[in-house]
Amino acid sequence: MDFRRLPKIELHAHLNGSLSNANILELYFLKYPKKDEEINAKAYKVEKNLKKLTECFIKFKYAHELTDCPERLARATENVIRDFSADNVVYLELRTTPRATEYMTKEIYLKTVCETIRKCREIFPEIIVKLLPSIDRSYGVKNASETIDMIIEFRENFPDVIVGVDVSGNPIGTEFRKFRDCLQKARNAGLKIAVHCAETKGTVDENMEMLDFGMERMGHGTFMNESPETWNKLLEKKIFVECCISSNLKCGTVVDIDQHHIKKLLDADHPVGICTDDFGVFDTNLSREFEICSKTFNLSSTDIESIILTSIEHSFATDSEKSTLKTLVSDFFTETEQAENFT
Ligand SMILES: CNc1ncnc2c1ncn2[C@@H]1O[C@H](COP(=O)(O)O)[C@@H](O)[C@H]1O
Ligand SMILES: [Zn+2]
Repeated sequence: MDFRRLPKIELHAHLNGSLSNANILELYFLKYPKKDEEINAKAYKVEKNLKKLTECFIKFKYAHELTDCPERLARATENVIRDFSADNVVYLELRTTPRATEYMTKEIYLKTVCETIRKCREIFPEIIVKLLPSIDRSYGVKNASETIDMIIEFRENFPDVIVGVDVSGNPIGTEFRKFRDCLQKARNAGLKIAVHCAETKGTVDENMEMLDFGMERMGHGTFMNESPETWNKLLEKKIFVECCISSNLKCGTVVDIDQHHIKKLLDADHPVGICTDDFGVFDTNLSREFEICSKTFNLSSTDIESIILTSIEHSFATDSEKSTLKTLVSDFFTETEQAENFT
């Protein structure tokens, strides 16, 4: 199967982690037009061989330094949407953490991304893009609470763009339970919730708290099977898991691809999707993630179709968008099957 031709759904992609090297270089020269030292520019390029989850949080700082004003943030967003569209992603839920910088407030950050997403509908009509503003756990509860209030307010003006909230950031050293109240506020306001869960080992209590709180979708869920209680509760609650294979391998949270939890989840007939997380940092794209997964676990074309249709079902798209996307994907598989039968 030609995975590039496959119409794909991306439900877990962080904006600043999805800057390709070309995008990073373009932003670098926009920020430092007078500096033509290639060495400096290269230093911004993302190294491919990360070893630990904590190392990748250092990498985001490079991107953050370049997306610190509305102009470059808009350019970065447009480039990321272009890259996903070029990979034949037909529906994208982008996530990003609104941050105040020397050149903009958190409000301007969010407004810039929302407006760029709208503008891109004309430039890249083949892809539908929505936004999940993120809460970075490492920024603390006060910041999270302010961000949630801002997101709720912004959704009034951007109901076609903002569909939910993501909880991410370095999980080490922060407690999920402290964020529950503000997340509940987001939920009461009708926002969908996606939470990064069980990315590191030894967080069984927190995983249980997250499952009890509930969420529409879970990012990673790598160590959910560390305890039978959390594993069974996950299956019982049927929470869709956004699986990011290269991300987990490169962060060292999954050591061997054969052992990736997506296999166990698929065997349990649990809803999962295939996602990139940070394709710039992990040097991948969604087509490649499908190819890796399909080859490793010997997935049939029916399995792949079902993974994509499940992603559509669990996306935060409107009912009419879901139905259009499902038709597009089903037609692709019918046509591919027919073409293959004739050859
Ligand atoms: C690898 N696993 C991960 N685990 C947790 N959080 C992650 C992440 N990958 C990315 N992020 C979150 O996304 C931010 C970068 O994009 P934005 O600046 O928001 O667009 C990171 O700073 C981190 O908070
Ligand atoms: Zn993530």
